[in-house]
Amino acid sequence: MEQYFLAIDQGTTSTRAILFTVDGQIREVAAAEHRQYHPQPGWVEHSAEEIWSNTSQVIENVMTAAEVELEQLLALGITNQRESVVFWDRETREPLTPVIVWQDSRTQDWLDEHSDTLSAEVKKRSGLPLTAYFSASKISWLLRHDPDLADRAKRGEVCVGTMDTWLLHNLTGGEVFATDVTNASRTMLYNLQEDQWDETLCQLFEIPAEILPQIRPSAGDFGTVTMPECIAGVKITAILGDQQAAAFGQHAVSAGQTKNTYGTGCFLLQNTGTEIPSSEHGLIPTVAYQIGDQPRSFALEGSIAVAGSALQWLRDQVQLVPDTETLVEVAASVDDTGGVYFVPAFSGLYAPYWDTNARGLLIGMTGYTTNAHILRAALESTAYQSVDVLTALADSTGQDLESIKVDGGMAVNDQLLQFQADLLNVPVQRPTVIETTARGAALAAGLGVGHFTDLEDLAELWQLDTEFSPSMDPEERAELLRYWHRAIERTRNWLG
Ligand SMILES: Nc1ncnc2c1ncn2[C@@H]1O[C@H](COP(=O)(O)OP(=O)(O)O)[C@@H](O)[C@H]1O
Ligand SMILES: O=P(O)(O)OC[C@H](O)CO
Repeated sequence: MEQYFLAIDQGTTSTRAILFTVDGQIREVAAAEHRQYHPQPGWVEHSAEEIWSNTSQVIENVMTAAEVELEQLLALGITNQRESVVFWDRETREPLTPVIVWQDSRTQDWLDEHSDTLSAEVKKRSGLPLTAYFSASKISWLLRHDPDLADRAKRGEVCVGTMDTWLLHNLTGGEVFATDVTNASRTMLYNLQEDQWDETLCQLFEIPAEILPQIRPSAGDFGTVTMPECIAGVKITAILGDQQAAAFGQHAVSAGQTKNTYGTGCFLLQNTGTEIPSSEHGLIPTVAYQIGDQPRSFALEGSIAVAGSALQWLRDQVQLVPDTETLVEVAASVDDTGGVYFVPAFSGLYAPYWDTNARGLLIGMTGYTTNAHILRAALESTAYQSVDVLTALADSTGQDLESIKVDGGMAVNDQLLQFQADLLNVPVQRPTVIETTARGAALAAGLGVGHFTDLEDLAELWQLDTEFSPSMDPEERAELLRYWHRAIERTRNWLG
């Protein structure tokens, strides 16, 4: 009887349930997209109800399609878009607010006004720069804008959490209200040294600590599923934020190993071992994973807000092309961008610039420019942004990279990965399974349930699909990057 792990990957645009064989190969996938709400400029919301109902649905769909019996399922792992938060009723589990999504920048002005009191404390305690990206100011905003919610929060009648916690509480029928260390480390309320919610930060953001979930290791006991019924009784044995899960799925689990995930945004993580890292170059210290009661493993992260979403924007809002397939074809029809640069600073610039006042820019057009040049520039912008993050990484660690493992929805694009290798002058390795986020959650669940004994068991499961070797002339590389940085400079502090 074949055995499986089930992973739920609750992402920014969709929710997937993926059934993995115990050697980390995909057996069956079911996915459902959820709506993106933009009620005001800079605001991004999801419906928690829709996310939970999609989650139940994709679980049912994957189980039906695979014709797998319940006893074949060894464990369930959850991975999720990080930082996005929602409030719900502790008893009924009815959502009380929309999900405020990580990309939402509505709280930036408030943070800027309070930066004198907040900035140093936040950096010292959570390791994070003061930006609207992380959860704390979003939770605080929801409480400040709803007095009834704030009163109920003081009485401990409500719960707040990231998507892992929302799903876990529902999957366990209200039994388990918990998150894991990786998700906690993205809230800006977690003390990185002390490995617990930070009282001072909770006070500064006026968030009662009682409404926050319990923090647990990433692989371990998260209770048992009660619904959906088709998987009732299955143990939940892993939770990881999606970028940490991708690093785990890429087996980037010991110091120096690095992955870059190209999805809606783009997120580079380098494992730094069991010491808390720091960066003077705009990268974020974050928890990479924790297996049971073993010491936590850390990473430096370079977060890029807009990657694949720039392509979606050109497709859906600018309507340059009808679908992604055409977009990829048209972008590949030209050999270069004809001097066009596209900086998709739609939510400001994240790492390594952390400039909330930057805005998007398209520059270098002439009468020769076609839609193909613009599409190609949008595709290449992800590679340029990744170079900036990797430069910051090398500056932070004093070490050059030998190679980088890549994954995510955009990593199917050979043109992008070749350009990335050329710009970085480092080999880019794509594994056979690029759904590494879900894979990481599945394999961590395998550790949590005791199917694997340690990380060594997982090393041999990673398989190379294609290695892209750098082949660009150094002078050409330098010239391309020089113009990219001139474009970046022109976006900086646009609103300031
Ligand atoms: N062939 C392709 N080339 C480049 N980008 C692509 C391609 N196919 C999909 N994408 C981009 O990949 C992104 C989706 O990646 P995915 O990892 O599924 O996203 P997420 O998990 O962040 O929701 C979309 O933004 C889409 O524009
Ligand atoms: O859902 P993704 O893949 O876009 O990832 C979102 C990140 O977790 C945000 O920090």
